[in-house]
Amino acid sequence: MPTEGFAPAKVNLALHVTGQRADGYHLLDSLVVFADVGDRLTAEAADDLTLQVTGPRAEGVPTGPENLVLRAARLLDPSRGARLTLDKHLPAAAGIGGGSSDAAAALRVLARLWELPLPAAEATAVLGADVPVCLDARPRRMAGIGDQLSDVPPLPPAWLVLVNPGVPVSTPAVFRALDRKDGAPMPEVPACTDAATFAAFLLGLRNDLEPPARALQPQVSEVLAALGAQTGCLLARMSGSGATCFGLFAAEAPARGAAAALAAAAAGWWVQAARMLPAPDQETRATT
Ligand SMILES: C[C@](O)(CO)[C@H](O)COP(=O)(O)OP(=O)(O)OC[C@H]1O[C@@H](n2ccc(N)nc2=O)[C@H](O)[C@@H]1O
Ligand SMILES: Nc1ncnc2c1ncn2[C@@H]1O[C@H](COP(=O)(O)OP(=O)(O)OP(=O)(O)O)[C@@H](O)[C@H]1O
Repeated sequence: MPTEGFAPAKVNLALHVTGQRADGYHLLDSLVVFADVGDRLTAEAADDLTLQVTGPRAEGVPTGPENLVLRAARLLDPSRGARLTLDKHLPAAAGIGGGSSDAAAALRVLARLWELPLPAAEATAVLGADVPVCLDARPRRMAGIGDQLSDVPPLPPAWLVLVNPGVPVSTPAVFRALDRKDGAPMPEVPACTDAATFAAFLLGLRNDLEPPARALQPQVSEVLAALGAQTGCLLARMSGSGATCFGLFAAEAPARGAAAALAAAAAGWWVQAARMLPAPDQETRATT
């Protein structure tokens, strides 16, 4: 019986860069949520550890030991085998944590298959700064280099339209191009019951990686302008180090309308309307 897991897209609704460590890694303060679009991972019992990558976004994803799914498996247990299939739907190097979310899904799925405990979130940061937050995919405030996680008050129901212009953006290059690394942290996240109030709060925050990403990859600006022009878009911002941007919408119908309009206007863009996932205690759902 194969074990299956979902690797949802991670979205940084805001990302403030607040400092830099001696080893070069940046200190962040970020509000992270997840969307109900993502990759799927299947694991079956086997003697050797193998990985097959399938699906619409498989091209260019490494299949060797550098794939984060295999690195996660080796972190969990360096000696066990499994036959893994990664069905790739998220664009890679896109700021929505594709590889990190896959690694977290691999840890969840293989911990079940091999009947092992999940590692502590902080211990998974060796796989990537976004892996700890992806391990338990719920809205979180993320600080440190990505390893300090705290819960946020319940967020209102909302929809996201994710748009990637089809150009990869290198995370280290974006961090290197940052002018200032001493931004103020985010204010406390308030409890909001409706998307418009939540968007008004988010408008006072920022993604500090957006200006350097726009300079490196001007298509980010085109995507932001196109998203911001859609009816019902409450906020348009870049996620992570880009190039994927999101629009925040109060409901499914305007989000789907915007996604259809954007997909028709720009043939090479990856466009997805997705529900923002609530915390599991707000609504029963399966993340594994
Ligand atoms: C920008 C974010 O997506 C925000 O969620 C993440 O911080 C990046 O997470 P990630 O892709 O898992 O990052 P990693 O693979 O650990 O790091 C890629 C590179 O980004 C830079 N990096 C990453 C995280 C961080 N807090 N400071 C950094 O300076 C480093 O140059 C690092 O070599
Ligand atoms: N399972 C995987 N899926 C996608 N990319 C992977 C995977 N494993 C390793 N990689 C490598 O990791 C690099 C970064 O891809 P990823 O999708 O994690 O993007 P990212 O934009 O850095 O994510 P983040 O939002 O965490 O910054 C890719 O260029 C790819 O070579």
